[in-house]
Amino acid sequence: MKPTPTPAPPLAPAANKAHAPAAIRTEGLRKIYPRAQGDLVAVDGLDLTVHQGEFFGLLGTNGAGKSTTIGMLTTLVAPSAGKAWVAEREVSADPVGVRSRIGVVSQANTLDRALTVADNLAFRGRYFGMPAPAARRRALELLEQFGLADKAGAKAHQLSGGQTRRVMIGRALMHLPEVLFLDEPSAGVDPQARDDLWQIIASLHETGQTVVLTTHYLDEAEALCQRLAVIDHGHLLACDTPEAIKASSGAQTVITVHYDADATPAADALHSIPGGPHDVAVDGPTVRVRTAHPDSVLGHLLRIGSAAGLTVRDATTTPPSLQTAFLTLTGRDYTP
Ligand SMILES: Nc1ncnc2c1ncn2[C@@H]1O[C@H](COP(=O)(O)OP(=O)(O)OP(=O)(O)O)[C@@H](O)[C@H]1O
Repeated sequence: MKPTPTPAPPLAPAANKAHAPAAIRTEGLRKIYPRAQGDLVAVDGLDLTVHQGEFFGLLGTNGAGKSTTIGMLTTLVAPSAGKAWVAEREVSADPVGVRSRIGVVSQANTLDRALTVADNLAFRGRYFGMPAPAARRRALELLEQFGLADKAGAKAHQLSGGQTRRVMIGRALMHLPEVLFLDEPSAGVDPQARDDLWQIIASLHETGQTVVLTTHYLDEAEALCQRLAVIDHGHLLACDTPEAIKASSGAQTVITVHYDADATPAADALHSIPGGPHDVAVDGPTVRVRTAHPDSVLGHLLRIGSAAGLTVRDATTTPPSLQTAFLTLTGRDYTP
């Protein structure tokens, strides 16, 4: 007997899209991989809501648990505990229903190398019940949309890495999925191909497509995603807009001043200012300060340096970034 889908629980309010229904919801989602040297908790009690039409990112370093999370949401990995609803179907109770409503682009090239590009797409349409002419029409439309019309008759193995990703995205969209999952879409592609992919993915979102993307690239997360879940060792560290994550994690501006001689007198003088910054590092003629008050600190550094007989050679201000937010959240540098 076919299992009855469990209805999705009520939607929790969120910072944006507060009134849109949930495209994805997880409750205590957990994955443990048994290992001889001790079980590995790859995802540890994830509670997430992604709204319809949202562009949502899972950001984390290699091994953080992003692919495992996507695997559970796309029915490829069985959760050890917790529940997930995707397109209003409970993943464990109705995996077939979920699969028919999602598109998935994995990290690996899963195109059929022996088929033409157009057939790769059209066969996917046929699999989902589209009549042959409609499947071919949609395949050609998608290839046109993604700038690949001239590749329709090429064999899949003749494509570059960036073209392969674009065709895989097109194939995942053949059946008009409610949610599109992209696992590290730009990993391993050259910068120009990455720009093209970003444009395509952003344009999909503009048409209202719900997109969930995993990435270990901070700039990709910031450029594309409306909201981010920052994951580390299977734990959810933060879930908000990139701007809010930077602000709430207390990520600070870094000011770097290069003098013409040893910067120690300037750093000492800065320390002696009441209420002045504490996070001051000196490296020869360079002083680096992390602060929430960059304008006043920079002014101090210029005045103090001049009073100490130092000439400023160069000064830079690095605003709060996801990089500095990750450092604040985890206490260690972000090394993808
Ligand atoms: N099938 C598996 N069996 C055992 N351990 C696994 C399996 N799949 C993943 N892991 C481990 O689970 C942890 C999370 O892996 P996962 O692939 O989800 O991370 P990720 O954030 O997607 O990283 P990447 O970007 O490198 O894919 C890692 O320590 C990984 O080695």
